[in-house]
Amino acid sequence: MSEAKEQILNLKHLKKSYGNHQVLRDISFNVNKGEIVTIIGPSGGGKSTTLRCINLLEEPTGGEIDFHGKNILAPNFNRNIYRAKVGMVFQQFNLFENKNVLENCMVGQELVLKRSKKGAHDIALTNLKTVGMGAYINAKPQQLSGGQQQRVAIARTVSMNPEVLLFDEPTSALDPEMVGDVLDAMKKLAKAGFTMIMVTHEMAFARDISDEILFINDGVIAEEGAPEQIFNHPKEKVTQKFLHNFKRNEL
Ligand SMILES: Nc1ncnc2c1ncn2[C@@H]1O[C@H](COP(=O)(O)OP(=O)(O)OP(=O)(O)O)[C@@H](O)[C@H]1O
Repeated sequence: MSEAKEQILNLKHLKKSYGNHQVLRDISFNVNKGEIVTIIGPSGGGKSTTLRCINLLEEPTGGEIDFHGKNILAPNFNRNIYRAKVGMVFQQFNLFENKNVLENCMVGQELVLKRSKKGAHDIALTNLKTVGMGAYINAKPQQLSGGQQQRVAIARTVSMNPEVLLFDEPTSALDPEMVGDVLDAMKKLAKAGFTMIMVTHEMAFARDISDEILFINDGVIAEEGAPEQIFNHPKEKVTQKFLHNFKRNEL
């Protein structure tokens, strides 16, 4: 008998417009605990906007986002509690330049979660070790490579104890030789059971770790399915064309 899956997020007919420009036309999908959902698709299709609506950096203009069955867009929903449960890693690392690696991973825990210095320190150290940055705790961001800074940013986000991790093209700003270490860190988190939604152009990686692939084009999910199906047997013409361009050099 298969175990019942715990649903964490459920997007229902999500819409987002900027003025007359409807960027998200109808996005519906759900994410269960421990699942890795990857969003792929052509530039401008609405991938980042979908993530930014999920963590409320953007206000959706229609539809519903349920978190554990409750609509986060409802007027009486406590958004601050929700925001603390959704961690996001951006393309840019945005570390505090005047703080060292360890402090970067502690400050949010102390200020927002009210953890003690000792508690925040221990959690930060554990997560920095997970992403392979345990030997750099006293370094300042400017002493680190982009890939190292991004791994610190990941450890910082994880240290906030989120229920869902969002990654918006976390390797796009990196030199190619830095990408592997960041992907390895993400893979470790996936293996540790984190629930993750990521936007990436790293197709081989997406195929390797995802449970579900969403192909977003022109504000809708044009195709979705298991990696094997999407990458090896895409049904839609738009998906086929998009993946064909990657296949030549990546897959
Ligand atoms: N703040 C904004 N104001 C107006 N238009 C916006 C804003 N943010 C995004 N857009 C537009 O929304 C569309 C979708 O953008 P989005 O960044 O979600 O695409 P994407 O699929 O993530 O693309 P890419 O792979 O290039 O990052 C684009 O046409 C973009 O110009």
